[in-house]
Amino acid sequence: MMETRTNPPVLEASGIVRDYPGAGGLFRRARPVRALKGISFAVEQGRTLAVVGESGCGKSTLARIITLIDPATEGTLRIDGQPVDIARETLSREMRRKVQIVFQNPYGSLNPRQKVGDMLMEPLILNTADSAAERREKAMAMLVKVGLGTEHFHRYPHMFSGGQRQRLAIARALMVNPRLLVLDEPVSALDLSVQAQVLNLLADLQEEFDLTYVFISHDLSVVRYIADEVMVMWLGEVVEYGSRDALFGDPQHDYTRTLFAATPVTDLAAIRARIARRRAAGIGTAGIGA
Ligand SMILES: Nc1ncnc2c1ncn2[C@@H]1O[C@H](COP(=O)(O)OP(=O)(O)OP(=O)(O)O)[C@@H](O)[C@H]1O
Repeated sequence: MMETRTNPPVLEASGIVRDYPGAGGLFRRARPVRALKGISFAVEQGRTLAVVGESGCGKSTLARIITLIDPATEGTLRIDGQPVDIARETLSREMRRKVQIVFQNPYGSLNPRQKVGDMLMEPLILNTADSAAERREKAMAMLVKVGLGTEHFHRYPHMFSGGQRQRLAIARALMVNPRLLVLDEPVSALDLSVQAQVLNLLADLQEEFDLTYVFISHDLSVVRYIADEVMVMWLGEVVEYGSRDALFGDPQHDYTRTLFAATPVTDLAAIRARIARRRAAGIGTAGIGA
């Protein structure tokens, strides 16, 4: 009988610890703050892992480690099966290209003095041997992919609405064909109707490019809508980790139950079903102006 082999997960974290130097006092030795206490998880290609927890649980710290901005104090991180925790200084451009991040605040993360087209083409100069014409063509195509238009190429970020700016941030992240997108509260700053449109766009792009998402959010309605798996964090530890349906249907841990009880969860399943029907009928869901 032939053995069935599965691909390694796109992202695999094992025993991730992160210490920050503590603030000592006059008579006290500074003790480090352990922001992550040994976190392990894996995300397969094309899947979305949501990371939830209250402020201070370590979500942003984890995001910075996954996106190779900060090193872990201990533990192993693998991207496409390759360990990235050793010899971090020599991390290849190729490894960095594979993981891109979209932040919560599209106002803060876009350079106000850079035209949209230049912003999109910039990563191609660093990461590819594309000609100027090819870069321009790819940037134009990406604008259309994220539900904007080629006429936006020469505009500045301030000329866009909040939802459109987040579409721009997503477009920029996708220019270098990443494997993994870390989305750090990507819709928290947006109005509810615009949130749904950006989430639909993310779902469409995930399907089209077979992208893997780590979606950081404190909003359980959004998590229920977008996640395949959910990891609940509390004070630097994972207290619950499983499929979305299991977690929302039957939360096991006291902290998860408290979190759910404290937050009203809007059932976005109806919208999800509508998207599925539109997809089945061959109607796109991304090009809704936000
Ligand atoms: N640069 C730092 N120096 C010292 N301690 C830090 C630093 N960054 C984070 N911490 C501490 O690490 C813990 C986790 O912080 P982190 O920002 O990762 O949490 P979070 O869940 O993302 O919270 P928030 O949603 O408020 O950003 C907190 O106790 C925080 O005070």
